[in-house]
Amino acid sequence: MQRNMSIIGVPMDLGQSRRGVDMGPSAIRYAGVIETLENLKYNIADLGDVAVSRPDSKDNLQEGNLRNLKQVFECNQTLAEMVDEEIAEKRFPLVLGGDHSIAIGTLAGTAKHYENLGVIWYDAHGDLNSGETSPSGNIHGMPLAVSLGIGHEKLTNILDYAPKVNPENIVIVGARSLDPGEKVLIREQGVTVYSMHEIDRLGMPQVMEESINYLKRRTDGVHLSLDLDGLDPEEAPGVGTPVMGGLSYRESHLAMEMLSESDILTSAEFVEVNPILDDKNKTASMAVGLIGSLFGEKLK
Ligand SMILES: NC(=[NH2+])NCCC[C@H](N)C(=O)O
Ligand SMILES: [Mn+2]
Ligand SMILES: [Mn+2]
Repeated sequence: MQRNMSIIGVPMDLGQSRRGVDMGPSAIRYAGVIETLENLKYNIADLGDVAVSRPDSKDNLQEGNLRNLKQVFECNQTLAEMVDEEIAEKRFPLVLGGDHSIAIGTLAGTAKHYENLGVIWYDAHGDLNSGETSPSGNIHGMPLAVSLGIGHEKLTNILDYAPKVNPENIVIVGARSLDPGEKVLIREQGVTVYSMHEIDRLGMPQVMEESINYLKRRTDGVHLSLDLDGLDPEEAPGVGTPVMGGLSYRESHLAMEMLSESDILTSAEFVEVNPILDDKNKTASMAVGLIGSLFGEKLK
């Protein structure tokens, strides 16, 4: 793995309706992310936070059932340009959210650099909605669809190309809350999903082994997009859209360790930490623990 790493904070909370996830990057920094990575001998450049503009009004559903479209677009445009530049300079981008709408910008900046980018989407949700299928109008429920070229053109066309990702290069891990439109898309497009059902049946070791081997065969780079709500809310309470019956702390560490050993990752993001809903920064600390395992921390 690339030893030079750039950290980009994205204090975005406009892709959903609960405030507080904009404080995620600070909470993850306070929990010691830089120190953890420096101890693992990475050269870290903390690029600070991307600017996020304020919403126009409180309930801001804009054209096509999209909340805060303009602000979410602008922030993702900037993020995409930054990620693009870091990868061009051979630095590993580690993006800290913020709500999951920021994956739109991360993927736009990343996918440019690969013929066949793979994506591991570690999440309770599929985030495969569009304005038409979304029950909420929240753009954080849409980024994976946007990366497939499905959704508002302003979002799908960031950095002037679409789609960003081939659906067959996507593996979702931890899903347990999928909307009807998302299930249709998964079937039609051939997205691989390890829902909690498969994880319970096969166990995390097999799920990760299969995912890693599958992506290794067909991709030339892999992005990890980890939504903390993939974990069980008993263990990671500081998230805006908790869903019970999630992945444990231990399963998640194992997944990160297996990814680390496989050495397939070329970029990563950790999203949806909401300090207001958290319990003494527990969820942010969990994110830092997972980041440690992902980048090579060993128990012995
Ligand atoms: N990144 C997330 N936490 N997404 C939650 C999405 C929830 C729901 N599927 C929606 O579209 O509104
Ligand atoms: Mn989620
Ligand atoms: Mn998500």
